[in-house]
Amino acid sequence: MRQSGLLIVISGPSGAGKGTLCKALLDRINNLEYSVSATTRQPRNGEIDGQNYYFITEEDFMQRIKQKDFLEWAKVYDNYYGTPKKPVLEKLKAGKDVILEIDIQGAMEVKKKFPEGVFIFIAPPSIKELKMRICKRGTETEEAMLKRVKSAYDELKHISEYDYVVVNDVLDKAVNKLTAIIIAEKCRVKRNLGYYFNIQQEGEI
Ligand SMILES: Nc1nc2c(ncn2[C@@H]2O[C@H](COP(=O)(O)OP(=O)(O)O)[C@@H](O)[C@H]2O)c(=O)[nH]1
Ligand SMILES: Nc1ncnc2c1ncn2[C@@H]1O[C@H](COP(=O)(O)OP(=O)(O)O)[C@@H](O)[C@H]1O
Repeated sequence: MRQSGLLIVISGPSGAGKGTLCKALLDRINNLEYSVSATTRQPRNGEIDGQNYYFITEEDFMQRIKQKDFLEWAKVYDNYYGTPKKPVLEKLKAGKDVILEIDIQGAMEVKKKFPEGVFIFIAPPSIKELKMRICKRGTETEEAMLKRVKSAYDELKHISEYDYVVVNDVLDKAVNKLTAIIIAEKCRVKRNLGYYFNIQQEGEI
């Protein structure tokens, strides 16, 4: 009996290191797949369509909302972002673990539909460090950076709605913590009922 995969939701302020951490997890953990979101935001230098995001027009995005193509969607920092539903459901059904890197509004929508998912908040060591990381990444204008930092204060108020918080101070340590969370969650009895079923099938000696 195949168990459904684990749904992992990662949120946190811009610059906290979500993308960096997800990439490290995907390199390290087998059977883990990334859910590629659709967005109306412009691609950044080096971002690849279909890999980082599906970059689509606002018109396409609205059409896809109408068609109920998204598991969830939200407007974040003036752009629309959404999780394509079909690939996530198919992967979970096939027993793959799926990681969603989405904002808090989206995470709360997913929580209503998948309360059995694991919800992890990535926090920066400090707001000062957060600003430095966004500046260093060099992807935002001054105005966009200030918007993201301002929004970080509001986002941090929602930590209690998550199951875990990982402070991304030293990268390797944060990756270890995330790996430990995922391994522990996969060992939960409620996710391993298939094991019990198989033992029963073996019958009595
Ligand atoms: N609700 C929702 N949020 C998303 C989705 N994809 C990305 N986001 C969030 O949108 C925000 C902006 O993402 P992005 O433009 O890549 O900027 P970054 O956070 O500065 O790297 C982040 O909080 C992402 O987690 C999605 O499919 N749904
Ligand atoms: N633990 C860390 N220490 C120092 N810099 C980091 C760390 N984690 C991420 N970064 C850097 O901070 C910047 C923002 O990280 P990123 O993964 O893009 O954040 P997010 O996806 O949350 O917006 C990037 O330049 C990244 O290389």
